Amino acid sequence: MLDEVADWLRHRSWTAADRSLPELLAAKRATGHSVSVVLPALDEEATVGGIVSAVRRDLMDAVPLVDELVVVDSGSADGTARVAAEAGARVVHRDAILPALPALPGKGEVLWRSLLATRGDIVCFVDADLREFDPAFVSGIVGPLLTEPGVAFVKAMYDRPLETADAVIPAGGGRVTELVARPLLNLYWPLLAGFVQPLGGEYAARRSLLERLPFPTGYGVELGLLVDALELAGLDALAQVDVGVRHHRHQDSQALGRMAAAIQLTALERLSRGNRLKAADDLATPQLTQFTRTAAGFTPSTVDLPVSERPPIVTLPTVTPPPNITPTAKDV
Ligand SMILES: O=c1ccn([C@@H]2O[C@H](COP(=O)(O)OP(=O)(O)O)[C@@H](O)[C@H]2O)c(=O)[nH]1
Ligand SMILES: O=C(O)[C@@H](COP(=O)(O)O)O[C@H]1O[C@H](CO)[C@@H](O)[C@H](O)[C@H]1O
Repeated sequence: MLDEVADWLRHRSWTAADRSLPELLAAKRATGHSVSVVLPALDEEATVGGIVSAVRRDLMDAVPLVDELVVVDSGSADGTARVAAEAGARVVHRDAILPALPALPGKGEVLWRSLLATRGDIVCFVDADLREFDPAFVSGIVGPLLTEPGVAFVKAMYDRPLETADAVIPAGGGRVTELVARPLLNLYWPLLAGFVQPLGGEYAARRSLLERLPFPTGYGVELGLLVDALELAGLDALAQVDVGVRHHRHQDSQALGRMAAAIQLTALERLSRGNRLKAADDLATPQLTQFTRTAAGFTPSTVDLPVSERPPIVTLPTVTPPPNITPTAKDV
């Protein structure tokens, strides 16, 4: 792990409990910042209402932390829009935002358009497929943007159990994160190796930054925004907050394969731009930093990656075969 990342983990990695709600409300009054929460939603009628109700109840009606709660309907065929509206969200259909520009399918398209349908100085994205949603997901990641003027982009970090009808595998979730995104970031953007959940769908940022970033229209949006935020704002403007455990719907392997391909395309596009940020020159020893939850929080462990390769045998200089050893009398 780079020294810069180890230092970053010490001063830009928090827990939601580090900032109390009264402290956040005082900071919001002092800064005058407004806060928008955006849920991108495609066929999420089963879960969107619970998330909207919890944000409205705890962060709008009980205290004025959130000023605007918007569900952007990504073209749902179910009752997502009705359920979200009944729960208290303002619902905007993707096609009603910038109608002169025909919408493309994908999550990133919806997040990009949401900037044109909201007004908050701080924009907080929350997936609409979360279960057992805790409003601390929102207050936790919005917190640093209210109290740390130097921070512009905050990712949630959390445990991600893989929960299917048949079993629950602790820490089994985030499959594309662990198998695709984390290795990519460690190899090509090692300054981002400290992010526990680089693909997590819950993150908050200053509008002034988001409006200067390109949005990959599909599932590459999280990786693209993180890499480009690093490029534009620098590592010290990025942060992460531990908000506990994330329970969400899990897609099948075929769907995650398509997601992984989109994410790799997003990375390759940035690598081709020469956007390979490394704190030092090319790493002498490429490494991979992974995280496990311990009593102390998310604990990193770093391994060196094998880079050696042996040449084709045919390229070896002629090797004199070992002399046939004739067994002597004593050997038999
Ligand atoms: O074309 C899309 C794909 C996804 N989503 C939403 O983006 C969030 C994350 O998508 P998904 O749950 O499919 O990703 P996963 O969490 O499985 O990686 C969810 O609220 C989806 O409803 C969307 O609005 N439009
Ligand atoms: O992190 C991941 O590996 C994927 C898949 O998670 P699971 O293996 O289904 O828990 O989920 C995330 O990735 C998407 C692409 O960035 C985000 O849009 C989702 O919000 C996030 O859940």
